Amino acid sequence: MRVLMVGCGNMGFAMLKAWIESGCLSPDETGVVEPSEEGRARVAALGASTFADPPSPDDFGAELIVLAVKPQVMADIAPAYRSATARGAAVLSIAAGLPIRRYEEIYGDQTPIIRVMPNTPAAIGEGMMAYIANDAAGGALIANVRKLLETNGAVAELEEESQMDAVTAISGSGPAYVFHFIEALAEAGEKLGLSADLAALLARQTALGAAKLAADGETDPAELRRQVTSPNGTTAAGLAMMMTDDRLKTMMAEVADAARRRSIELSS
Ligand SMILES: NC(=O)C1=CN([C@@H]2O[C@H](COP(=O)(O)OP(=O)(O)OC[C@H]3O[C@@H](n4cnc5c(N)ncnc54)[C@H](OP(=O)(O)O)[C@@H]3O)[C@@H](O)[C@H]2O)C=CC1
Ligand SMILES: O=C(O)[C@@H]1CCC=N1
Repeated sequence: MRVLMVGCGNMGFAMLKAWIESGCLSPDETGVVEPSEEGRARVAALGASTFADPPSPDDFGAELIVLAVKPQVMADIAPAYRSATARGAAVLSIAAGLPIRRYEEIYGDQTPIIRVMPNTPAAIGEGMMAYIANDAAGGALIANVRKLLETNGAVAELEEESQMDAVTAISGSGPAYVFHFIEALAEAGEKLGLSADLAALLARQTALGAAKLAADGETDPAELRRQVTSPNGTTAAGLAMMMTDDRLKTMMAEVADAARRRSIELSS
């Protein structure tokens, strides 16, 4: 499948890197439109073709256009790819907020459109990729797109597009919450007198180990937590600060709701 990615910043590059490095996508069939010279250079290092401006379908015959620019500039940028969709190219968008009908307004509702919410661990095959497609997207296209997404991590098809704002708030933005937790745990270690390097190592490795224990889903995270918590021990003392009045749960609900509300705002 010939793929043209439009915008290859933090998220687009994370996805593209796994597509090419896994061998799922050949660099020969990959093009990237990216205004930044630095951005083009790192894509060229993967062996893909790069363009500063949209190539004509004769210059690069895309079968899939991947829209990976910011939602705020999508309306200005996406129409330049109408000639590609008129020749049969499908569209995959990773932009937060923007519903499929926005793309149908630009390309027509006969154009196959797939909306994906990725996250940055996609670069190392540990991402969470949630998608939904319009009626024009056929089974063969979806199967090919799923193959690409599976190189990025776990893949889930949503039942309804209305789930996408909540998905964005949880898994799209979620890595940032976890990174901030790691920052906070490391800073807490420094406040207890540890060196910055040691505190950062303890925080990173603890998050990694805990995530791996929780990852297979076989043991409930609440049970994993109980396994660490000796009666009247150190963990119980620490957790009391987090759990009294459901302090952390209340905060996470507020965090996720703020992100979901912003996703809804971006749609308009
Ligand atoms: N970052 C994340 O974790 C996630 C992001 N997303 C979505 O991914 C999309 C991209 O976000 P992100 O990667 O963070 O943003 P970035 O700003 O890192 O990437 C966007 C890229 O698009 C480039 N660009 C700007 N104008 C054009 C143009 N006319 N043609 C082609 N490329 C252009 C930008 O170049 P320049 O910098 O030179 O302007 C930049 O490299 C957004 O829609 C976001 O909602 C979804 C899930 C997670
Ligand atoms: O912050 C954002 O808007 C994007 C979407 C999800 C993660 N990053």
